[in-house]
Amino acid sequence: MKHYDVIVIGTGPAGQKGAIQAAKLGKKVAIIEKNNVLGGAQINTGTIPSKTLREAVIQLTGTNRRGLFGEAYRVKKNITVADLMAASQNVIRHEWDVIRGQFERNNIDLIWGAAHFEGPNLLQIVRENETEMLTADKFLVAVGTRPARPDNIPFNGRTVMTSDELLKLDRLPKTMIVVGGGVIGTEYASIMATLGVRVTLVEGRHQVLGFLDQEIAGAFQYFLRQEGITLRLGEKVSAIREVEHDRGVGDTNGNGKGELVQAELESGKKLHAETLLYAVGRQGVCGILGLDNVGITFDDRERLKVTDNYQTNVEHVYAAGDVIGFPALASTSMEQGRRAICHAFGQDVGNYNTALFPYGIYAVPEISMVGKTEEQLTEDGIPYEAGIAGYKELARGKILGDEDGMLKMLIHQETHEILGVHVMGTQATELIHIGQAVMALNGTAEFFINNVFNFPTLAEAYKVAAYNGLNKLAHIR
Ligand SMILES: Cc1cc2nc3c(=O)[nH]c(=O)nc-3n(C[C@H](O)[C@H](O)[C@H](O)COP(=O)(O)OP(=O)(O)OC[C@H]3O[C@@H](n4cnc5c(N)ncnc54)[C@H](O)[C@@H]3O)c2cc1C
Ligand SMILES: NC(=O)c1ccc[n+]([C@@H]2O[C@H](COP(=O)([O-])OP(=O)(O)OC[C@H]3O[C@@H](n4cnc5c(N)ncnc54)[C@H](O)[C@@H]3O)[C@@H](O)[C@H]2O)c1
Repeated sequence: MKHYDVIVIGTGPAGQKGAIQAAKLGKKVAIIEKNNVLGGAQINTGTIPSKTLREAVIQLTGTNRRGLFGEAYRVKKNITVADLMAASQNVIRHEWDVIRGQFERNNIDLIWGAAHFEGPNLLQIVRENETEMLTADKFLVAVGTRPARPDNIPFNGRTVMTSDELLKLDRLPKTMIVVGGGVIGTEYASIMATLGVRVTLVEGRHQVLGFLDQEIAGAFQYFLRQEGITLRLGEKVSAIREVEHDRGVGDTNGNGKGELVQAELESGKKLHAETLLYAVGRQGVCGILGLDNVGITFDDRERLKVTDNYQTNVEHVYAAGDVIGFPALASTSMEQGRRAICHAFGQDVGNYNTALFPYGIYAVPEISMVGKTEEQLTEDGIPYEAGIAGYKELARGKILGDEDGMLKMLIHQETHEILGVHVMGTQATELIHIGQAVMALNGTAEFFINNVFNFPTLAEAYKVAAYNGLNKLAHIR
């Protein structure tokens, strides 16, 4: 039986970075994957395919060029699912090669099969026709999550689907109901609307993306409506069913009758569309891990509780990534996996400022934030001023044809420290890291005034916002 210093379960971002970190510390490492492809949700069903789909849609529709060339501008008419999937597959294949190369170069044993614990240090790996036993001193559980699929929803992967099946659509629907105005719901709703799909988004709360700064969320909702998306906010879906219709609405066969999905809301409204995307969160997969053989328990959504060092209640078993819940991002999962392994082998990992986690929402338009929102600062009693830069004031904004974007910088009224940055528009997820770096180094708004920025850039928005905020503080308008 093979013995390892550490066995990592799952090849998603948490597992990848954990395994590589362990190898860099000179440890004997194995990583186990139950799927038939590497990379977990990050590469196969989540981050990478959705971001590639978004990029393909923006490029092929030419939506990002309409500010410059006019509303009628199109790069390709009749965009097909094949066009979009070809782009996605290309990037996914490349990412598989990158991960496999990293494992090989670092002498990490990649073992295929579904792992479960048979004892505190004993794992069984189950493959189609065989099993294998492995032992290790330490374990990193990085098994991720899957989309929530309540029993009362008639999922069929064709008209009623989760984000996993949306990537396997064989044709573009004319209409779609999206249930859930979280990150998945809003990203896909805006991507589908950009493609010309008529979307109705249903969100139980009174605002999509409840964690955003209210001003940004309000502006974002305005853009969604401009794109033709119907927002049903403060509305919950109580039942979903497949129905036949004979009104010719949404009929794909061109003959009066057809199949539709009906979503009934608690308020009594009935919505109809060709397809429905159900995106109301994700569910853990710990039930099959044999954790009772180790003495580890999980919550009702099959997620594990860990310490600040990512240790479960059993000292030699660590957990990282989506399996430990919030914030459940590829970005944070990678860092958690690395930090867990460093702790397991006594390696110091330095300061970790969770208050500076960036959020990136790859909707159309793109949104990103770091630090506090106006609402949080008000609640905490911290005096601030908001410096705002509209992309329409930036030469680069005009050149790019994006005059709707904005950057908001929240500046402490007395110290001028940066308390939060909120960006909506082209390159928002890249731009945010300038603000994050200045915040991490305790910089003030004067940094942006006293340093020269390349011209013309979108980064110049920081300078404009700093002037705007500081001028307000000096009562110069
Ligand atoms: C549509 C969508 C879009 C997203 N977009 C973004 C984004 O833009 N930015 C961002 O930061 N995050 C994004 N995320 C979130 C991101 O994908 C996840 O946070 C991340 O993949 C979690 O990483 P992980 O390593 O915890 O788990 P996963 O990526 O889920 O990987 C877990 C792996 O473990 C394997 N596994 C499970 N059980 C076993 C077992 N018993 N034995 C062996 N192997 C097992 C699974 O097969 C899987 O390969 C998105 C998610 C979705 C669904
Ligand atoms: N860009 C990114 O970083 C990115 C992109 C996609 C997904 N993700 C991650 O994927 C995970 C899952 O995302 P998600 O959007 O599925 O979950 P979520 O929990 O973020 O959002 C679910 C939303 O559905 C709403 N809801 C729940 N029940 C409802 C009902 N019956 N009717 C109407 N609305 C209802 C909730 O109020 C909530 O706003 C998150 O952890 C997210 O961080 C990240």
